[in-house]
Amino acid sequence: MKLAVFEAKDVTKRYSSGFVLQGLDMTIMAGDIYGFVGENGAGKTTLMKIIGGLVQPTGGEITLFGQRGKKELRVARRGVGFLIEMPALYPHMSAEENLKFYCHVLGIRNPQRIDEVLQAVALTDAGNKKASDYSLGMRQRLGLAIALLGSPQLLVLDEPINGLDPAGIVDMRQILERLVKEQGVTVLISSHILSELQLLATQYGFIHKGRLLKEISAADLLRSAQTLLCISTPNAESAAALLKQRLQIADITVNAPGELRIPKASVDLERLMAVFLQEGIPVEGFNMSAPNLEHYYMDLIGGGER
Ligand SMILES: Nc1ncnc2c1ncn2[C@@H]1O[C@H](COP(=O)(O)OP(=O)(O)OP(=O)(O)O)[C@@H](O)[C@H]1O
Repeated sequence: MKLAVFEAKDVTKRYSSGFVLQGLDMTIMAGDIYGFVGENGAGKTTLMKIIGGLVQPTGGEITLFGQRGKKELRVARRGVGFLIEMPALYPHMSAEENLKFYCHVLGIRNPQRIDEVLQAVALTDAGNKKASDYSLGMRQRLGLAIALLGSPQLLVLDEPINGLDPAGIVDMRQILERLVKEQGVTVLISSHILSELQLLATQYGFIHKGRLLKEISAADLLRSAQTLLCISTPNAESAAALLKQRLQIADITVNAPGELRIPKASVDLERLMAVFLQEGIPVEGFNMSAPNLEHYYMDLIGGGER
């Protein structure tokens, strides 16, 4: 049976400027890669900082590895590795020296650990290189190595692929997949790159304006998301209004300027084409989009209304 690694119950965070988290409930099960999805300012980093004890919630309760008291949480946090924002690195020192420094800070006495984490993030060959000579992708991997030093059971990663080039993104994905598979690590990861998150996550939590709207497994998301017809037409707004009226379907949306989206299941394709021809609506492009995370998310938060 899977165990909950982290639980949030009715968690609230309020600053003088207002609520950042409002009655948030969330559960991360062992072995999952939990994709944390939400708009800028939704509250993702705040929740991650609450897990790390860097921010105190105004209300509610969190449980980490089954522990919930203040003292117990402090001990439980030793089982969590964090990569929140850019890791603080000494640029003139090598990766190994940076790791040595963090071993000292964290009280890790096993010198083997440095080689192990460098290997885990595929930096063994660059261990002697100065951090200032690292690419952004390498710096993020070194940040991940630091987060791994304490052999965590849970990794909390705040936008670890932000700003990375395509190769850097693939490297990070493969490293995380290996950590989960070979070391049984559970991962909480936020990212705005939904197409990439979809390749990685086994579970999702959608946060919007400080509230957790939904948690769903990757498999259930794919089952419940719809196949969409995406049609490019110059005057999408008026075409949508016309099609709604003619076909009696409410569920036609303008996804982007010049693009209509229609759930495939809601329309007879032949009839749809006939209406396009009869009304003289120009079609500049047509494709069928498989169910995906981005569409699911946009539907969940109500299309463009953010
Ligand atoms: N110390 C603080 N004092 C006041 N407001 C804060 C503080 N820290 C964060 N906030 C506000 O809380 C809200 C949520 O911020 P948070 O960083 O958690 O969002 P996020 O979902 O991680 O966004 P992003 O995707 O942009 O990183 C924002 O409106 C932010 O301005």
